[in-house]
Amino acid sequence: MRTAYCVETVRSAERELMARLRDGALMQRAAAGLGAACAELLGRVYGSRVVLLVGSGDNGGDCLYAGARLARRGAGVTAVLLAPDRTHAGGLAALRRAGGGVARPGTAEAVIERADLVVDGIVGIGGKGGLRPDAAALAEAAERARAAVVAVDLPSGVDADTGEVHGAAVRADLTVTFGTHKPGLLIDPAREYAGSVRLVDIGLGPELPAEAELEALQHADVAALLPVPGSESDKYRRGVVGIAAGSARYPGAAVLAVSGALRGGAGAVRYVGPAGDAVISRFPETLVSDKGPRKAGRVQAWVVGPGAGDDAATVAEVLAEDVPVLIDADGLRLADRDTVRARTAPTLMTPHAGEAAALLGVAREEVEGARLASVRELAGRYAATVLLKGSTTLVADSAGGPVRVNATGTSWLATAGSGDVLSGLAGSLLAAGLSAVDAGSAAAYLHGLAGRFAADGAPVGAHDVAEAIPRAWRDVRD
Ligand SMILES: NC(=O)C1=CN([C@@H]2O[C@H](COP(=O)(O)OP(=O)(O)OC[C@H]3O[C@@H](n4cnc5c(N)ncnc54)[C@H](O)[C@@H]3O)[C@@H](O)[C@H]2O)[C@@H](O)CC1
Ligand SMILES: Nc1ncnc2c1ncn2[C@@H]1O[C@H](COP(=O)(O)OP(=O)(O)O)[C@@H](O)[C@H]1O
Ligand SMILES: [K+]
Repeated sequence: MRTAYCVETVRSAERELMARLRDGALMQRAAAGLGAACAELLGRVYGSRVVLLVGSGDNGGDCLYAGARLARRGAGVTAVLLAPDRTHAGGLAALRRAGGGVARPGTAEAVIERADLVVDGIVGIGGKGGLRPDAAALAEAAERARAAVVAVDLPSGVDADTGEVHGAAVRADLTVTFGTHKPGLLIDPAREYAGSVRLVDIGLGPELPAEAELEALQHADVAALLPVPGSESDKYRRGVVGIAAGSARYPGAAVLAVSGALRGGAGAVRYVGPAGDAVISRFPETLVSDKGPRKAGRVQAWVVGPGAGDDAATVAEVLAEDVPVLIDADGLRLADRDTVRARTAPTLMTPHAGEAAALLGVAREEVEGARLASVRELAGRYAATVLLKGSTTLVADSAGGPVRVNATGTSWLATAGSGDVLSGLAGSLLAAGLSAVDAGSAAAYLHGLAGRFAADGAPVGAHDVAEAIPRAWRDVRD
């Protein structure tokens, strides 16, 4: 499991650790990791031109000490100081001792333009709001330059706790972060600014609380969650997932939801709705019922909404069932909030940003810019688990606990119907007995991986994604 902690938590862990260490020890650990990462990226350090963008806090200090290390190995290192009179004194002295220098006023742009490597130490976890104009100008100059850009702890200008970006921010090829990931490094839009992320151990681990603010599942975590039949299993014990989806107008949504559900680990898939013929002709193993959800027979979890059109009655009927329910697509619009809030069995809602925006009564861009706040707000309003889809998918539970983030996907997944496949897959995992948070995050993980396998650099249809789910499943369990 990859975990991320908010600034306040990091600060208090750092205080605990620093109390036991000699002054400056943590910064030296950070600078050593940063210097090594920069050297690796440069390949040949000797003779390279390195420019340090140095703000007035400890982030600038890390940057200066790492610059000193590179200078000792023969790099030409120049520091651009944002606030010369408030620069980290020890770091600057170390840089000078190692042979590095400071850019003359007015030469920053020209120096950056000639650099092989730019190291961004403008601001780290002490950043407040969008970058100030002088800092923003440096971020923009770094983006224009041909140099590789390494961000110290965080790309300057991104919000460490939320992943929001207000105005200009540094675009890094690599971010070297210290002690723990910060939520902003894992959530878009900030994640995109971070490039690849390397975590440097500075000994903070034991000081961090057991429960993180954000979690990203990895292969082993997903493998431990996935249901695997044993010798005592039969189709009912494995779980039956009910799909109430599709309409005369959108029969395909039903087929795609079923295609995901068949690959999700439930023992049987039951379908109710007007697209039974389309479903059965594509997937003859589906148990098709022409009665409503209540009379369809045994079901351990329902998926309702994909392609449902305006069929509010079916949504209401499903929500009245005392089993886990996943609500997607049209179902999100048709579900009554108080009914959802009153449910005692788990509810998992799976909006994309546009659907979430409609439920929250805000613009889509607002949700895309503030994913973490949006998913938490929706979960609270509906007293449910909410999975917010997108380039980074977030899963939040109204009961609190770590928010899960998933980034296994690929932008090729932005194709009609791929969300229907996800809803079937997640519903199947719910039927197999996973909690709403686990079902949602494991499904997003598999779905993203399946999308990667299916696409492999070329456009795909949603059915290709469904067909690649078994490969993703095997990859995870290998
Ligand atoms: N305390 C320690 O021993 C350690 C600190 N670490 C480093 O220290 C950093 C935190 O240092 P600080 O607490 O000094 O804070 P930062 O250096 O992150 O930022 C504070 C400085 O940035 C300026 N600033 C804030 N918002 C700004 C904005 N929007 N535009 C422009 N400038 C802005 C402030 O005026 C202040 O001078 C971490 O990110 C990490 O890089 C690491 O070395 C680990 C150990
Ligand atoms: N840029 C992207 N990068 C990664 N995954 C994406 C991206 N855009 C969309 N996705 C994923 O693709 C799926 C699309 O779902 P959705 O928007 O509901 O599509 P539809 O309604 O057509 O089924 C979601 O799982 C979402 O997370
Ligand atoms: K930085």
